[in-house]
Parts: sequence; C-alpha cells; structure tokens
Amino acid sequence: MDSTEPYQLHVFFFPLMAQGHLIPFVDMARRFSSHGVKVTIITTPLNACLFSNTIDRDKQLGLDISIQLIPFPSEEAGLPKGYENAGSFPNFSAVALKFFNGLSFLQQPFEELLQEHRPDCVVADMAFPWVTDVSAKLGIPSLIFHGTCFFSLCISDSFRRYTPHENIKSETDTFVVPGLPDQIELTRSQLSDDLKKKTDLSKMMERIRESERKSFGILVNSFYELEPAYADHYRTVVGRKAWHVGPVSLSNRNIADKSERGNRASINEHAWLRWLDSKKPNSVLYVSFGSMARLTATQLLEVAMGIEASGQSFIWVLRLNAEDSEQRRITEEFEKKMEGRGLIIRDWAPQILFLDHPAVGGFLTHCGWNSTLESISAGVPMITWPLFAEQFYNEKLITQVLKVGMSVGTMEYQRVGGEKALVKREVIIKVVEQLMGVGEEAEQMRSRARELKEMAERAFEEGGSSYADLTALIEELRLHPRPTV
Ligand SMILES: O=c1ccn([C@@H]2O[C@H](COP(=O)(O)OP(=O)(O)O[C@H]3O[C@H](CO)[C@@H](O)[C@H](O)[C@H]3O)[C@@H](O)[C@H]2O)c(=O)[nH]1
Repeated sequence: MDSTEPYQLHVFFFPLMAQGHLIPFVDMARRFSSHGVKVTIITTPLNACLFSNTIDRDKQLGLDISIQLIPFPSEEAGLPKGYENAGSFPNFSAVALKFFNGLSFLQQPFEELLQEHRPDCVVADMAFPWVTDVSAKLGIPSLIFHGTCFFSLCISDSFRRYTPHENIKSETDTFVVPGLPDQIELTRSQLSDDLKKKTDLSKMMERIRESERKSFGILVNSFYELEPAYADHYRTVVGRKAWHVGPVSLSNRNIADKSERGNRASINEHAWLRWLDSKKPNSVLYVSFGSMARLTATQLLEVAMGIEASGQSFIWVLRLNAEDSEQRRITEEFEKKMEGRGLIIRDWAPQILFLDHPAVGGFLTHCGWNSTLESISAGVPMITWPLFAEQFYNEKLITQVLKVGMSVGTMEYQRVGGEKALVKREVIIKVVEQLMGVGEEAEQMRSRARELKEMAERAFEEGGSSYADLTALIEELRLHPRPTV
C-alpha cells in the first residue's frame, strides 16, 4: 500500500436477526463502505438471503463489502428449523425468550471470526451484550446499535434513573417522564411488563446497559436537526459517546436496492407503480404495522371498516396468521370490495418506494423507529398507532415534539403477535379524515413534514451533520490503537 494512502479500516457489523434491526444495519454497513471502510456483515444463512443481492450490486460497483455466515442455533435454542428471523415466527411472543437466549450460542462462532479477521471495530446489535467483552479481549473497540432514536433512548434512561412509574398506582393515570427537555407524559399501561417487574428480558436489559458502559460508544440512526435537544441530552446527561449517522434508509440510491430492501416485495413493481401513478398527489394513505405485528381478526375488521367508511384511497400491507381462516376471509372480502380504491399487499412491500411516491400523503404506522424515520425522510405525516417495544415513546416524538402526526389514542402495550386492544372504526374514520383532509392542522403537518424531509436530506449529504459525524467517527477509529494479534 502507498504509505500516503490512509489506512483502510475493517469494521464488522453484527445485526440482530429481526427486520427492524437487520435493515438499518445493512444500510449503515453500506454507508460505511461508501466511505472507504472495508465492511463484513456477520449473519445467518436465511438472513443473508434477504440482502445478498444488494451486497452483490455494491461489490460490482467496487465497494469492499462482504457477508460472513454463521449458523443459526435452532436446535440449541429449541426452535424449529427454517426460522432464523424474529419476524418469521407466526407468534414471536411465544418464542421470544428462547430466541433471545439462543443468541448466546452465536458467541463462539462470532469469536472465531474475530480471532481470524481481527477487524478494527465491531458494530454490534444491543441484543449481543457479550460482544463488548469478547472484542475487548482482542483490543477491538465495539459500538452498540439500539435501532431507535435519541428521544426514546433518553426516555429509557429516565425510567432507569428515576423509576417514575413505580410511584403510580393506576395503570391509566398519566405521569411525567422526569428530567427530559420537554414535558412528556405516559401511562403505566403503555409500558412493557419488563419495565414494571423483574423478568428474564429485564435482566437482559441490565446486561445491555453494562455492555453499553464498556463500549466505545453508540451509533444512532437519526440526524441532529431532528431531535437536537435529545441528542445533546443523551450525550451530556445520559453521558454516552454517540454518533448519529441517519437517516440510513437514504443509503439506498437506486430502484433495485429500494425495492429489494429487507426482502423481495410480494407485488410486481409495474402493478403498484401504475396504480399509484393513477392517483392524485397526497391522496393515498399507506397502512403498515412493520415487520413483526399481526393484528387480530376483530381488529383487522375494524381497520377495514374504518378505511372503507373514510372513503380514502389506500395501500395496506397485511401480515396475517397463516392458520387464521377468519383473517383471510375478512381481508379477501375487503380486497374485492375495495378494488380500484385500495391496494392490499400481503407479506412484504417496498416501503420506502411507496413513501417516496407523490401520491402517498399519509402513513398509518405502528411507530417502529425505522418506519417513523422513513416517513420523516419522505415528508409524509403520520397517523400513530403504537403497539409495543419503544413505539409509545416514538409516538410522543412524532405527535408532541415534531408535530407531524395524529394519534389513534391507543393506551395499552401489546405483546408482539397478540395484539388485543381494539381501536374502533369510528376513531379510524375520524383520524384518517383529519390527516388526509384539507383542515388547517393537516396542512400545517404536511408543511412541517416537508421541512423535515429537506433537513433529513441535508444532514445525510456531504457537509451535513450525519455525514460529518460518520467522518469524525471513522477518523477517531483510525487513530485508535490497532487490535492485538
Ligand atoms: O412490508 C414491509 C414491512 C416493513 N418494511 C421495512 O421494515 C422495517 C420495519 O422496521 P420498523 O418500522 O422499525 O418496525 P419493526 O419491524 O416493528 O421494528 C422493531 O425494531 C425497531 C428498531 O429497533 C423498533 O423501533 C420497533 O419498535 C420494533 O418493533 C422498515 O425499514 C420498513 O421499511 C418493508 O420494507 N416492507
């Protein structure tokens, strides 16, 4: 190598096997690679199939990026063969503990890869808290990725620090989350059980925090201008070193990468594009609950009836339970009735292409952070319907801080795959009409959403805050002592 050339860093990326984590991880890895870093993504065979075409295209463009496979420990974890991704299980709640416990079996193959390749840095999902120690043994710095925004990381920190929820008797009384830049209120009913009592998952969260403290820092898929008060709060009050590198979905520049992102879409591109092209700007509502959630038959019916009565054109991405004939019947009948006015997509949609289409004017979302940030990056206001994880926190950022969304008003934390709370059709009709209508509030939201889109693009481009943070991180890693051999 020419001695004037900067040293080429080698970074391992190790995502959790769940679409909400795998997708931003792959985007992030590709982003590092486009900055001249040699990148290796570590995952299991069935997860690799979900993005290997994209990586092959990057390689053809000359990027130094590759995938290293390790076996998924189905047998050791007591899980059926052929399921390697959290979103592929019909009822993830029922197997979540086995799945997370099973992740520890990945430690040995991961350690062997580290020994063999000695990368300069590891970016690991928070779900692998052992990575920090394993890497430190070899003198390799590790960065942790949570998948969510600064805002929600700050709320989680406040719960740990002040435990405000422990002094509240009622599940439905609101309380203020202490110590934050804004007055954010939640109810106990919106919190996960793992926060309210000691469970195996809450013990795992303890290990995650410990590994965070020992790590080199945190990577965040967000941009500074979106949540400046929370980015500052996280760095100064929570006290973690953090780099914001998002919105990482903007790493996908061409149609092939966008349409195959995370999976192969289950609808032909010409069919949906022709359909959306035939619609007026901002006239279509996009409805999706992410990669994990499955609504009950009763809830599906309420959504269907609500959308029908609202008179709104729509695209609805459905994730059904294969064995539930009632779900199939309801949605098939609805699909027939709505022909022309609505497009129903089963399993997987090219979400970022939909959100980017000028006809899409609103997104009914479960507030997963990726969907939220993708909607913001596309300038699309949201209807918020949080279900689980940190989605109730994200909802507050959307509706209260950024003011680019309206809530359906759900109050109850759900288990993944077992959604029970019922949002009635009347509520759906009202909020759809409000967001997609011509009122002043909706107009202001659309205008704020457009501003955020521009800010997101600027942050990601050369000269922007996310670009600068990534460049600074790469420089800092270059100065870090090389791993021990
Ligand atoms: O048909 C689909 C469905 C989903 N997606 C993509 O899949 C991702 C889904 O991620 P997200 O919106 O964050 O939802 P979940 O899959 O539910 O994500 C989990 O992980 C996130 C990151 O930690 C958390 O914010 C969520 O609460 C948690 O449920 C997004 O990139 C979507 O664009 C598609 O492309 N097509």
